[in-house]
Amino acid sequence: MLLHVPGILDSSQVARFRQALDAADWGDGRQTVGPQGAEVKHNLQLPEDSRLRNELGGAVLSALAASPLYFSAVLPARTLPPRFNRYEGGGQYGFHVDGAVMSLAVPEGAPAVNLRTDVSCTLFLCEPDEYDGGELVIHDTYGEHDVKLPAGDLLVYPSSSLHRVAPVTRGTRLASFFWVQSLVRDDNQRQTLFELDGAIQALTASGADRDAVLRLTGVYHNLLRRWAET
Ligand SMILES: O=C(O)CCC(=O)C(=O)O
Ligand SMILES: [Fe+2]
Repeated sequence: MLLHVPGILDSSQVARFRQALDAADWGDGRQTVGPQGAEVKHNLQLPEDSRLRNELGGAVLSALAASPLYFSAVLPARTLPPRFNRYEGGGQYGFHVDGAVMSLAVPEGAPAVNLRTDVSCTLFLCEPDEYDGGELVIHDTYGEHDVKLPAGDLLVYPSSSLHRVAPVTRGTRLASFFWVQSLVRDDNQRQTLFELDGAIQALTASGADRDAVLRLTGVYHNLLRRWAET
């Protein structure tokens, strides 16, 4: 499922992010991919251990925690600390599939913690008219989707999808991106729960029969109980 979640950051938060990112030291994006990805990845990223990355990444996680729509769609179990990228001067990231398993940073000597990537997220930090190109192009079973969202908006897409970022031929494209292990691994099951939750919310808001809504809520939780891995 591809989902547009508007307004994860408001305009003042976007302005704060942009000011900090404009003044930041950037590194080569190839530092965080394997040899296959390195062949097609041409962009800049905040270094993994950068203080700014941790600070802004924390602000992204807090903003996500305040979004019921994000929670309902993603059902997050574990989230990799957000990263930040920058494309300009023809920079692009060719077609790739995100790695299936990633490691969370742990203190030295502590056991490794791995995360299965079920859901990929891009949080757009520039307005679409500030740059040419830079569409996030995603292949799924319904074909190809070109996505370019307003600053502060998030795109949620399956980590299993083939995707790329088109060359940025004018201006600069800034984004935050991160991966999530969901409580529900299967994209179709997650989407079913999302649609059911949306319908329950709509029925509740319309003052529908309480007993029927209660029974549907039971169905939601019983499906989640069957499908969730904790
Ligand atoms: O910048 C983006 O929108 C996505 C980046 C991406 O696909 C990746 O880093 O794996
Ligand atoms: Fe990717």
